[in-house]
Amino acid sequence: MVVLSVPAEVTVILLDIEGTTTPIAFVKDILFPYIEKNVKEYLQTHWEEEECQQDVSLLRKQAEEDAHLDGAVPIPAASGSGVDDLQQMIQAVVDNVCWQMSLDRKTTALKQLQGHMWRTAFTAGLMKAEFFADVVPAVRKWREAGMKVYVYSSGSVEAQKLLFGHSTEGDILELVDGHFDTKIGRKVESESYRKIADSIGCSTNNILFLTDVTREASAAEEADVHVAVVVRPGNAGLTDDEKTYYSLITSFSELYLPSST
Ligand SMILES: CSCCC(=O)C(=O)COP(=O)(O)O
Ligand SMILES: [Mg+2]
Repeated sequence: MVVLSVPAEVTVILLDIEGTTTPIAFVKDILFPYIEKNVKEYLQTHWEEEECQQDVSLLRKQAEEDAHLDGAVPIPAASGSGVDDLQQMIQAVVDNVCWQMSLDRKTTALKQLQGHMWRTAFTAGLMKAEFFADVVPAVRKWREAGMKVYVYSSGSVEAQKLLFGHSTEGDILELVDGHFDTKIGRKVESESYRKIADSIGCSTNNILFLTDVTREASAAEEADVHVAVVVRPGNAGLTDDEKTYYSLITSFSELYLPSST
C-alpha cells in the first residue's frame, strides 16, 4: 500500500466532500436531481417564508452579477402582487437554478437554496449521504491521534451538516470539529485558506487539505497549506504533470500520522 507521511507540523486535516469523502455519483445522481425535480414545488410551498425570500434575494443578486454570461437567466424584481406575476417570478428562479446547475456552478446563492431543500429530504429519511468506506475509520483514528478535523466544501455549512448527520454510516457529525463553505471565500482562492487558518486559530502550514480538485489544491498550497489530491472512482482524471506534482492518495488509510501507531 502507498503511504503518505503527514508532516509533523500538521495538526488540522481539512476535508473536501464531493470526490473526496463522498462519491461524485452521489452528488450528481441523487442530490442534484432532487433539486431539479423539486425546486418549483419547493418555491411554491415556501415562498412566503423569510428563509425562502432570503434565498431568492441572494439568487437575484447573483443573477445580476451573472448578466454578462452566456445563457444567464435574470430574476426580475417583485413588482405587482398578481398570481401571474408570482408564477413568472417562480419560473424565473427555477430556470436560473437549473441554468446554474447545468454548469455545476458553486455560487453561495445556489448552495444556500440547495441546502435548505435537502433539509426535508434528509430529515424525512428520503436520502442518506454516502461516504467512502475508508473515511470514517480514518477520521476516528486521526482524532484519536489528536488531529482536529474540519470540512471545507462548496456545499453550504447547513448541507454539510445534513450529510454528516444523516449518512449511511449513521450520524457522524461529532467527527467534525467545524465547517467552512464559500461564505469564507471560493475554494480556488488562496485567501480563503488563510481565513480558515485564522478562524481555526492555527497557521496555514498546520493544515493538510484533502481535495479531488487540483485548482483547489493549488490555491491552498499558495497559502502554504499542505495538500494531497484524492483520487476516487468517478473523479475527473489528472494530467501527467498533476500526477507527478501532487501527492496522491486513493484512500484516507494511505495517510500516515507520525504520532499514531
Ligand atoms: C456538501 S453539499 C453537496 C455537494 C455540493 O453541492 C458541492 O458543491 C460539493 O462541492 P465540494 O466543494 O465538496 O467538492
Ligand atoms: Mg470536491
